[in-house]
Amino acid sequence: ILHSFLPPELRLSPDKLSRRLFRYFSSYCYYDIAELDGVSPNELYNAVQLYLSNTASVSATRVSLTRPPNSSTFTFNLSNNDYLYDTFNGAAVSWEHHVTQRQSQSFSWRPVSDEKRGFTLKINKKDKPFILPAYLDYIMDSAAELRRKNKDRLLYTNSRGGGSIDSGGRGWESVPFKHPSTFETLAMDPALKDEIIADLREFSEGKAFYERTGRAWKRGYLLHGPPGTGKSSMIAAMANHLGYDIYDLELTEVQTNSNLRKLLMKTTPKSIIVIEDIDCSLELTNRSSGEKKEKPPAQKPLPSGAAASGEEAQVRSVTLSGLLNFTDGLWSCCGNERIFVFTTNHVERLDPALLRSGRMDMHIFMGYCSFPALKILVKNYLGEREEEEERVWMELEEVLVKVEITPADVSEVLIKNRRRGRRVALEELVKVVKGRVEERKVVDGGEEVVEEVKRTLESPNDGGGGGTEMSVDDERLDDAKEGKELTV
Ligand SMILES: Nc1ncnc2c1ncn2[C@@H]1O[C@H](COP(=O)(O)OP(=O)(O)OP(=O)(O)O)[C@@H](O)[C@H]1O
Repeated sequence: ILHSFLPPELRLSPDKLSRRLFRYFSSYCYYDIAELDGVSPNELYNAVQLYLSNTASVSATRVSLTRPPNSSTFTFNLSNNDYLYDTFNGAAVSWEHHVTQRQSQSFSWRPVSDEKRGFTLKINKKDKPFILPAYLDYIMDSAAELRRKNKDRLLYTNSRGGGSIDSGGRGWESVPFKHPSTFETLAMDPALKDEIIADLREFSEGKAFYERTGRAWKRGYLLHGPPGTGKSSMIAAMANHLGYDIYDLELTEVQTNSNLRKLLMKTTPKSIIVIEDIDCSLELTNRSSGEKKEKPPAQKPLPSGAAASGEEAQVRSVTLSGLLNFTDGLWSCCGNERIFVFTTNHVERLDPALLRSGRMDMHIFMGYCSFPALKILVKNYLGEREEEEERVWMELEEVLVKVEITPADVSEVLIKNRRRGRRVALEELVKVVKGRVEERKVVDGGEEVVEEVKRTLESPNDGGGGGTEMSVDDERLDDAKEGKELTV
């Protein structure tokens, strides 16, 4: 009635007034928890959603059920504008999930959904002092625990392989992550493995420590070693052990330092941010070694609209300092409990700035297959050791020290032969390892010949030293080392 009498500019006032009066006399208080806090995801919203969809004490008459692709569990969510009821410390509370259409689409680097989502928590005013903020802390902790227990972790990627990520690789696309690698199946030195597990445990339980010492709650691991020694398997084992999600950052898809920062801002806590083969992604060669710098890999062109625009025009590619800021700068602390993992096959090529402690807290060398590692692989693929295998194990232990063979190579031999029976598979393994020893002898022999030829060529010739035209170029010497033909 008021609306029909009042001019438009005064219409809102009675509305506001009536709402204020309602709130004043109501025996409840209301807390709105929006999905987005400005443009960043609101951690509390995600925690509430997870908590409500997995908590048995919650009751409702109508919920929507979903099962994500490749997942083995159902989750239920509140249907739009419906209620869920919960109790905490004897107090009853209700949750409403509301979804409204966004009014205007202001410009944002984030692909903003058309819908605006949020939860409203309704609490009796008299209960408020007893349950807040303890109830919200409880929800955050429960959600964290659920994430940890939940086997369906997510792998986020900014690579545009799927094609649906926003231009410039500035967003993350998620897929369910189900990698079977665990610390139990990981073949490596048991002492180092225990050290890593202890370090991870200390980190994940270290909230109080990081708060007390004023340090950002993050940790960096550098995994280095030859290809096929288990660096990727180690990352999967870490994620499975801690129950964290993985963000697989493809640096060549990121065009500017500011895009890199935006990607960081969109990661969630309790996650591992991985940059694989860091030496191949950026120009990160060792500045102090005087090595010739490699050309950085071509980065993807900027989206046409961004070509001349201010910020992006100034900074056109991800630089070492951009990466250091990513892991170490103030922005990297906007969110807790994150682990950075870099991998490389060539640690000597990395800039010392990237390696210094505080940035990469632990350098883990994933080496060739040792005897203890081999025992784990055999157990993984062929089962427990049997008694009458003493001879073959002794033989393996003896030859393994003479050769460099990766766990990936050992795995391949075992996989190939496991159907032929355990005994045959082990004998095949001995054969392959012995074969490598022989190959090595040939290579070592070749190297000796090469050295001899070099010495002969370098020695002064009939007193003058300059009369001979003969030369062996380095490329051919390399060929010779690899056992190829040597031509002088
Ligand atoms: N240490 C290991 N323990 C168990 N399995 C391993 C190990 N190393 C390698 N493997 C096996 O070899 C395969 C390849 O290993 P992985 O991709 O983890 O090696 P990587 O060091 O990351 O290699 P790259 O440097 O080429 O990426 C794995 O799928 C796994 O089956």
